[in-house]
Amino acid sequence: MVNPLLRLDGVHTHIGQYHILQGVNLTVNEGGITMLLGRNGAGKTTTLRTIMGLWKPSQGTVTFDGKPIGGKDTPSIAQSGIAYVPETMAVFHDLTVEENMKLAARSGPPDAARLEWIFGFFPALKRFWHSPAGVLSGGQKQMVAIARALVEPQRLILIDEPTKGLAPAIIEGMIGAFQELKRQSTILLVEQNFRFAAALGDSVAVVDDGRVVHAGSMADLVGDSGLQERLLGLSLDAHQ
Ligand SMILES: Nc1ncnc2c1ncn2[C@@H]1O[C@H](COP(=O)(O)OP(=O)(O)OP(=O)(O)O)[C@@H](O)[C@H]1O
Repeated sequence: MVNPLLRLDGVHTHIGQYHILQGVNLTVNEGGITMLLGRNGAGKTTTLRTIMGLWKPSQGTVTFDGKPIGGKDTPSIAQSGIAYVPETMAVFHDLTVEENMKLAARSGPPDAARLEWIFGFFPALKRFWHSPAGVLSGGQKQMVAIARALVEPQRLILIDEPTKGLAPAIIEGMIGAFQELKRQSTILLVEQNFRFAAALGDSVAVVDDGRVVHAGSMADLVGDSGLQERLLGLSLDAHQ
């Protein structure tokens, strides 16, 4: 049996008085993209933040690469090989793209070959290398945010809604970039855009009311419009 790279067992998270995650069970195997889908307010972002230690689980276990990480502080979790791209795009607007990338590289200057690899699927970064990140478009800023998480090799990358607010043509371009990216990284990606999720997902977990209510292959979900309707209140046809 394959050992999962990341595993959440019965994870509960409280935010103040609110009981948000109510026993999340989630498995992310090594390689490819696991999509985390669900309606608004289902608990997707809270799941990513709990994995990163930004919220502490009140119950349950989070295991990464065979070791418990639940309750550890965020810098140690990041150090263990998990990068996080929040929905709010962690980009410094006053710094150039180059400076943004340099700050993200913790163990020294960014590796030149790795930067060329990143430029291969985010060419805008090379074009705007010396420009302040604040002048870039929303899609380009999102590319900088993702590239910052990639500047050093990571075992797992958590990405929250990379397509949010982006024009359809930009989203199509992102699909190509992620197809390349997923060859080298394991990714857990929160998404609302079902077309994007369907094009890229290998596995899927659907969150509802603070629990994972469905887990399986993305292809199976894409092929079953009844299941989509029941779990997500949508069908792929309606979103094309
Ligand atoms: N800081 C907070 N204080 C109180 N409640 C919060 C806080 N953050 C999130 N919540 C609540 O937790 C629930 C889950 O939120 P979360 O952001 O995880 O959902 P989501 O599935 O990512 O939703 P969306 O797709 O709308 O981003 C929601 O009801 C939300 O209102």
